[in-house]
Amino acid sequence: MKADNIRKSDLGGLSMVAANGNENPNIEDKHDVLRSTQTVIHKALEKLGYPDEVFELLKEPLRMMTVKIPVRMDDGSVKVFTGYRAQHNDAVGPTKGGIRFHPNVTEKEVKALSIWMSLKCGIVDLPYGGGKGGIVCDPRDMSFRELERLSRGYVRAISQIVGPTKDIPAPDVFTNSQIMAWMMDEYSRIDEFNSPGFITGKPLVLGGSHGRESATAKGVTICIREAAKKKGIELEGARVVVQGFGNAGSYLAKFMHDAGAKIIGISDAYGALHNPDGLDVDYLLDRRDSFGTVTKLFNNTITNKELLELDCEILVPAAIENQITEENAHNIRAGIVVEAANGPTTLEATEILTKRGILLVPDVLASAGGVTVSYFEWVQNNQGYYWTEEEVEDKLEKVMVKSFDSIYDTAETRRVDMRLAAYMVGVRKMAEASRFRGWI
Ligand SMILES: NC(=O)C1=CN([C@@H]2O[C@H](COP(=O)(O)OP(=O)(O)OC[C@H]3O[C@@H](n4cnc5c(N)ncnc54)[C@H](O)[C@@H]3O)[C@@H](O)[C@H]2O)C=CC1
Ligand SMILES: O=C(O)CCC(=O)C(=O)O
Repeated sequence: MKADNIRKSDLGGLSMVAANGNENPNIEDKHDVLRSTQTVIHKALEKLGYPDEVFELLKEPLRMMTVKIPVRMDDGSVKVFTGYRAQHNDAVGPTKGGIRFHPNVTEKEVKALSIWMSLKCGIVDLPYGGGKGGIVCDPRDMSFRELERLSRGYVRAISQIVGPTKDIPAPDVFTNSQIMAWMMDEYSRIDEFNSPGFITGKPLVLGGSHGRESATAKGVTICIREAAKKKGIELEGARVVVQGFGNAGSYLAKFMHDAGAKIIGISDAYGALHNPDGLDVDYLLDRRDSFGTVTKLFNNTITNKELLELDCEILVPAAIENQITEENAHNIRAGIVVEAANGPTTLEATEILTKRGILLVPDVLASAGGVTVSYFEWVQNNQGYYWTEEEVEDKLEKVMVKSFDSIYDTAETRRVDMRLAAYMVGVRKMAEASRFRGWI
């Protein structure tokens, strides 16, 4: 059966019936990131002429592990946390992707995040498939030692399916190099070998790579620069708004500030700051905490919703999913939206922004700098020979520019938006690898 004959029911009833069986999908269903990514994969495969079985293979992860992690809390009680690890497709190579610690982590979200990782790895041409992990927890309410016990417990729980040649985790929302270090240590104990290649985003002294901490933002900065050239926007003096002030958002604000742009708005989970004359980025960087929180220090804040609608040239969502929806897409005033976050714009909003002539650089391209330098870290760990920061930056620059160009050209020649173009580029390698392996 051809891709254009794929039944609507194969997409989980994307058009009419929600996953919960409702005829009228509620807002949560409409913003179901797994179903949205399946819709675009379906379209991409259709455009590329792949048969139905390719969609059947790629619409869900090959493997999904749910684990219970008992953790002794500091007060002596035991709390049992739920964790997930999804491995989307390992036809190309081991799976790769971050681990998220967040109270709103769900199984569906982790599945979608693993699919996005496969697409990213295809886009920047890494020898990986996509994986992703998550633990339902709020690290902001946990002590240092509780976090250590949770991180080690998670690795023990998933140890059978991960490893340097199977599935290689990394940081994501509310996880950092310290958590990667505990996880690497725990895995090394289980493996009875020092195994730096088990995980990336480690501290430099444990085999981390130069440039990994800032890599996601560096990749986004390169995409902004390339997109600005296409739109004839001068970066010097351009007004930039960044949602999220964590790993991705804070480095991004710094890089854009250093490039001469004016950062007029930033936000965190608690609110947003706005100054039309430009915020003092260095001061904010100095004052933010390890969870990317800074707005609590100020009284005159605005909301995240107001932030997204500020008048600016460049808008960078760098926090969480479903921030630009059909409700606010008409009010976005930026000329370019570059997605540092995974899944910040719904499909309806993508359509609205594209129709309005706003250039949207999608997550699977824009945020691929992180996994690219993670790959460099893994290569360095495997060969035991380490590169300078300049070498890493030079290689990242080449990868990102090439990937941006290939997706921009695909969008132009196939007359599709950048998101669909990115999916078309990203899905091809894993589809071909699955075919050569004889899976489809
Ligand atoms: N860290 C990495 O290497 C990569 C991260 N990403 C994506 O970038 C996004 C941000 O990740 P990181 O910067 O690593 O996380 P982080 O944990 O360092 O920072 C997250 C930021 O988002 C804010 N935030 C959380 N919930 C929010 C909400 N409901 N509304 C507004 N802001 C909120 C936090 O306050 C914080 O400022 C995520 O979508 C992540 O998946 C993508 C590629 C790689
Ligand atoms: O660095 C990595 O391996 C994965 C980063 C990640 O989780 C992401 O790109 O969403």
